[in-house]
Amino acid sequence: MASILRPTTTSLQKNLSVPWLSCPLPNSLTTFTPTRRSSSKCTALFGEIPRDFFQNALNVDDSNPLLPFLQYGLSQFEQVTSGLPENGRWVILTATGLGWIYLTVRPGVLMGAIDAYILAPLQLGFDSLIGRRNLKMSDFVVGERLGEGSFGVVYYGAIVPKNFSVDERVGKAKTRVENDDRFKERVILKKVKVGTKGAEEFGDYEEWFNYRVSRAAPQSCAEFLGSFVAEQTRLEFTKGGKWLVWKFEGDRNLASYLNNRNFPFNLESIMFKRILEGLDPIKRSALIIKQIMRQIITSLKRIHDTGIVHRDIKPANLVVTKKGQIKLIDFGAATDLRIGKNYIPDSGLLDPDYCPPELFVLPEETPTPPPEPIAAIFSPVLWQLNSPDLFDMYSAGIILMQMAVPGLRSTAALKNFNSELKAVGHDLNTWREVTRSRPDLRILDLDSGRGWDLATKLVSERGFLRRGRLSAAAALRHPYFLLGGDQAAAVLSKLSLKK
Ligand SMILES: Nc1ncnc2c1ncn2[C@@H]1O[C@H](COP(=O)(O)OP(=O)(O)OP(=O)(O)O)[C@@H](O)[C@H]1O
Repeated sequence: MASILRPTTTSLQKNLSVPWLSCPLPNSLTTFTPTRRSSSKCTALFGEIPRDFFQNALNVDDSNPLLPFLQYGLSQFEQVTSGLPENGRWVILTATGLGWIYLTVRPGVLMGAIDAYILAPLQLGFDSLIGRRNLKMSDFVVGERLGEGSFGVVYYGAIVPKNFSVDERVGKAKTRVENDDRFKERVILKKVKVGTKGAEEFGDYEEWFNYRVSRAAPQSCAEFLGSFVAEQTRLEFTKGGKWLVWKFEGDRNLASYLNNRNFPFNLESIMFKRILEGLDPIKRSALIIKQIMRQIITSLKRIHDTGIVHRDIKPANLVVTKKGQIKLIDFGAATDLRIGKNYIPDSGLLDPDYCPPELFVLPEETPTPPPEPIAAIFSPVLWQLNSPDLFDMYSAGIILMQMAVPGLRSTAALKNFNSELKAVGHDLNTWREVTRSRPDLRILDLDSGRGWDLATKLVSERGFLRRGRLSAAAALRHPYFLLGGDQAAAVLSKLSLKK
């Protein structure tokens, strides 16, 4: 409320200097005082109520991309309703406000429409201009195989340098791109399996989601370079087979760091660019783990804000970049609940070690989604009733437990933990009392047990109305993250790098 009454220059005023939005500011916006407001009758709607009242009421902060639309809407509204009686204005204003809330509440129908009808075509046009949508198999060399999932095989690779001869490119054997200085631009290539049931569809979804997240949360995911279809069968290529390509983001994922005996210290200088001196090992570990969790949950918040649930959050799907950023990968199982994309009611593609007890993002009885625009209209209701984002938050909680409790880091220990958890109804406090594994919980118990409290609020059954687990936004407001020394250390590391 205080900010409504404050007679300061608001961000709205600053933004009104944008030419296409410019409209005269009522005097009351700059000379407004509580006394004037309480004594004057509201005869000219925007003459008496400062515009940041609407900005606050509708929860549109300065960084919100919808702010210009709100500003424009308000100025248009003033013009259109200038001849109407006061009551009529209020009715129209209330209806418009409710409509606005509906369109902007999660998962964001309005932003979804802007994304689908404006941003996606723009991205397509831009990518086509710079040649990203015309990738060919001859643009890449394929190196060592990195891993294999149910629907795809992942390889190291590189973009073929301009001066590279065709003979070399079509070489007799696989090139070791990892250690070859000629290849400056390294990539990750995923070959969608040919002839495996469901693989083609899976590849199409993964491609769609990568374009979608590259618009919605580019900082949080590996940079997607596009796809191509192999024109001939040669080496790893099979004619007609689809390949997806990403920028190479880093040598290792969180799982490989976690499996190392030196975890979390093996990430210390990557995350903070230095050793955190003057702290005992438990406090150092706690700061590193907190910084990792902060990044994971911030990325989850970004994708959840746009209606996407990843559904396969686990250490192997978190790549650690050289700069210490943690990026989400593998969107093949993701679902976009704004439009019902990749949502099949009774199907879950899950890793049992990280999957929440409810197994599905939405109740099984939720029907197959209708066509996309209709699904979008119903999505706010579906989201508010079911909080599907809490699915990923459970997985994040399991990752926190694994990082903070050394005894839970191995696959066998994690399986045992999961079966113990199941036996106690996924209640971490009960697990702590009954487990025979004698877990070392010192990291979580620091600072009056803030870490433990956060873990209990992530690793839990869903409660009343399918809530009861913290969302990403709520988790970031949890005391565990407030006044986080990890942030101070991260900022210091950036400052010292800039020197
Ligand atoms: N952009 C990238 N940069 C660096 N490494 C990557 C990148 N993308 C994937 N990787 C590495 O490749 C591994 C496999 O990738 P991904 O999970 O997408 O494949 P997958 O076939 O779906 O595997 P799975 O089904 O086992 O999850 C990751 O664990 C990661 O280590």
